[in-house]
Amino acid sequence: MAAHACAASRALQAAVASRSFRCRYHEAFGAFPQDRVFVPGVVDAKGLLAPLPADPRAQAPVPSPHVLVAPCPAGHPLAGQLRCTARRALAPGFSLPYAGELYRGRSDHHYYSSTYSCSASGGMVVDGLRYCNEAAFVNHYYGIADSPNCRLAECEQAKAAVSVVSPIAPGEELLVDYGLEYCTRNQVPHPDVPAWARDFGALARLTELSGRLASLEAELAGARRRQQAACSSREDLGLRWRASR
Ligand SMILES: C[S@@+](CC[C@H](N)C(=O)[O-])C[C@H]1O[C@@H](n2cnc3c(N)ncnc32)[C@H](O)[C@@H]1O
Repeated sequence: MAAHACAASRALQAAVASRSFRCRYHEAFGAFPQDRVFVPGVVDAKGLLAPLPADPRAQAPVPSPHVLVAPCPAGHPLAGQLRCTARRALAPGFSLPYAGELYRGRSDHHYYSSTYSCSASGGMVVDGLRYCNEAAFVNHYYGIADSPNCRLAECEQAKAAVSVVSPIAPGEELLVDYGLEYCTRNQVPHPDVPAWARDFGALARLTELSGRLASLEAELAGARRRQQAACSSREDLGLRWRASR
């Protein structure tokens, strides 16, 4: 039985890695990226902290009775993308676990995604890029509402969670403040990003230019060193030539 579950986990991992995985959440509920595995809690792709789930193609995923993943409607600033809405009234204090792959922290930085990763308790990170639940589709409030109705919270049991801070009506979108660091890194507008830095195109060009400037400076320094070395060997040669006469 355990060996069978292990083989199923490996088959699932291989299907996810090859992008051949098709999620049944999409068939059942209408909106969920088809190549993502729906999981209700954290999983660990390396098998270090938590086991991978059974293949959800064999066992259909059970969505949250509290929230739903839905397309952003026409006229929404993020139309064409997904969002997370309430299925029922949610009161402050309600917490939705942020499910995904669990990474130990900064040392695993190169493994997890920039857009779907969320800081978790104990310095860990939960990434919803390949394995996630509805929480991965909670958008950043700015440009959508005046203030967030939820916040990202550390949570011992689920490692990370979306926690409701003001009452949410059925059908209403859950929104958090992604924070300055996330927004700057992913070019998402944030009210605390200074006006000059909100031109992300200009910022990207500036970053590229300063990179090119740094490599030109390095090249110039190398050329100077080579020139100095050539000068001193010429001086050496001159001294030796004079000494030999
Ligand atoms: C965790 S995902 C949220 C779900 C996303 N809407 C989707 O369909 O997958 C985060 C990404 O959504 C987009 N996003 C979320 N909130 C936004 C906002 N207020 N303004 C602009 N982009 C936003 C950004 O591309 C961001 O990197």
